[in-house]
Amino acid sequence: AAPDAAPGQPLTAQIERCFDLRESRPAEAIAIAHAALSGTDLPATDEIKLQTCLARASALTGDALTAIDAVDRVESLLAASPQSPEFALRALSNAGAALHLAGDVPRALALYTRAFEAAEAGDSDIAQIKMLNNVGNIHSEELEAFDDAVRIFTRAQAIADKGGLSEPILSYNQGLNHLRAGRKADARAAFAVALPQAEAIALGVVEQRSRAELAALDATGLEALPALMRIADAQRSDDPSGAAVTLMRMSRLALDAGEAAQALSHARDAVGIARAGAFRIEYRDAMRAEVAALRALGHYEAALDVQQTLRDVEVRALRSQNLGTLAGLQARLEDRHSASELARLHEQRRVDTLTQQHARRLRSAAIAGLAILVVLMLAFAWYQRRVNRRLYRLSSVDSLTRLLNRGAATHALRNMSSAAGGAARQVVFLLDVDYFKHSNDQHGHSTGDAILTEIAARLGTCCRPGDLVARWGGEEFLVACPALDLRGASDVAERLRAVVANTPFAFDGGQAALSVSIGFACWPTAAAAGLARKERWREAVDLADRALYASKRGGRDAWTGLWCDGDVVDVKAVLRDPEDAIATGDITAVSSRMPIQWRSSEPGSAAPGWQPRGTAADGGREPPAPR
Ligand SMILES: Nc1nc2c(ncn2[C@@H]2O[C@H](COP(=O)(O)OP(=O)(O)OP(=O)(O)O)[C@@H](O)[C@H]2O)c(=O)[nH]1
Repeated sequence: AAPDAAPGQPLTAQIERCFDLRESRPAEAIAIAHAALSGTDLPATDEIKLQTCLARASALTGDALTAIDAVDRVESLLAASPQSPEFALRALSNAGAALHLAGDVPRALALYTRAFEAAEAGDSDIAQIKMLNNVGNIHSEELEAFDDAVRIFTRAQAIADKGGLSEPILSYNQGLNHLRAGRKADARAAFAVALPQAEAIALGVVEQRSRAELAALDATGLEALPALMRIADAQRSDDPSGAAVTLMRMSRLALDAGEAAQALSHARDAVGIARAGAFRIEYRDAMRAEVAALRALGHYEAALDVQQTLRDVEVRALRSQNLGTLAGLQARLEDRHSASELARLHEQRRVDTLTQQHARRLRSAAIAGLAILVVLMLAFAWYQRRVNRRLYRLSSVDSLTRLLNRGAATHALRNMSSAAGGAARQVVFLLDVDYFKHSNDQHGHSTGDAILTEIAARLGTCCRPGDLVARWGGEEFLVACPALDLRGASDVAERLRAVVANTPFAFDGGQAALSVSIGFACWPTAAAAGLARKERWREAVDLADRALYASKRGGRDAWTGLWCDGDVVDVKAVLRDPEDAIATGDITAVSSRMPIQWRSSEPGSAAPGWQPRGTAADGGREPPAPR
């Protein structure tokens, strides 16, 4: 049917018509609202009114999306053009009711709360009570926050009492709240308050409802059902949602009395009324009553079907409720998601940075550790070398004269490189201080030490860099030169002799004239000699010792040399009888003091008084000649 208020009618008439029809003929109200809203340059107040009407009517027809859109528009208009508290209160209250009906409970609650604030600002007790009543209902019906609901209704009641207002609806709703919470006695008390109040002000709806509730609460068995049916019938026209509630109470009573079929009948009656009136809560509760009755009857399939419908209704309600908040929810979720993603990335970056720092520190520590280790190892190697050198020096150097000792000299002789070719040979000189025992006796042992040190120094002055100068024994020295011919060897021998004999030795309290006796020999004595290559120097030392003995025999302060030119020398034979070897030309002898005294003065001995050094005392030597 065409709406009564055509677009051509004045706007105020259209608005009024919309509000008139919104409950009874919501579809028409919607058409009027759309037509009026299509006009241009609508004043904000008029558009707000039309949108609230549209919201309410749309919610009643089950068009939750249009209802929510209309409420969105109302909110943005209120924000853009602030209105008086009274106007805001009406707009918010209507918008909240529309959303409540559409099932967007949280937003309805928010709008009611704002409406309550507007009522407070406008100092309107009735409006405050109405809003608190709505808020209390939501807490009780939707949120099952029964204790909160009790507090809210009590607060509303206090405002009413203070203003001297009679509001039986508050007690009635409080009673319903107690009933939902299972507190039957409290519920009964509340309904008992509501009933006379409603009667007193002739508020038929609340009166009937309270009466029905009290009858249901007081009933035992089925006896209350006729009375309740009368109430329900009376409610059908004036208060269809109340009729649905009464029929549900009857259904419960019948079920409790074991009359499941009757219970089902009342429940279905209630479902029909609630569905027709789009009473969301009553529809939901009536279907629950129907499911209970069907179960009691054993009609499980049918119970499941109703349960499924109930579920669909609730899902639809939830969905429409969610639609309003979906965008915000989505944004919040995305926000939260991106925030957590961001936090995760931050954390990851922090962990990466820490890991890198840690790795860098570890690397630096490892490099530093390695460097320290290398330095320590180098230092240790250097220290070890120093220690070894020192040990070697200690073990190879004579502590008194600072010359190589006998062990080190032996090692050096073994490794002395071969003489150059031609007549050149490696030559070893053995030197023995003459009458040193006497010198010790005369000047003291420490002076003897000093003299030995001085002799060592003087011998060094006669040698070239590659020569070896060593302390061979107590007062014996050894000099070895790598390449000398006989003439050169004789010159060295003479220099060695002269450097000791030509300059007296000065010491505290006097001086002493000393001399050395020298014997020298060359090696290798023969290529085919049986000794290992590195041991051939020993033959030369024996021959030099033999020559030294001759120097001593000859009167000391002299040198004697044995020189092998030929290939084969029987060293032992030479040692035994040098004169014979010389006579046969096997060996050449030279001396600073001729003739050479090879033999001892004692007759009958091949080499009397002579034994190689280190084997026995030189018993054949003459007694010292004091100087
Ligand atoms: N002060 C001192 N005396 C030493 C050292 N080594 C050996 N002597 C002494 O040198 C003396 C060597 O004496 P002998 O072997 O009898 O020979 P000599 O007195 O030199 O007589 P000839 O060798 O026959 O000329 C001994 O009295 C040793 O004690 C030393 O390091 N310091």
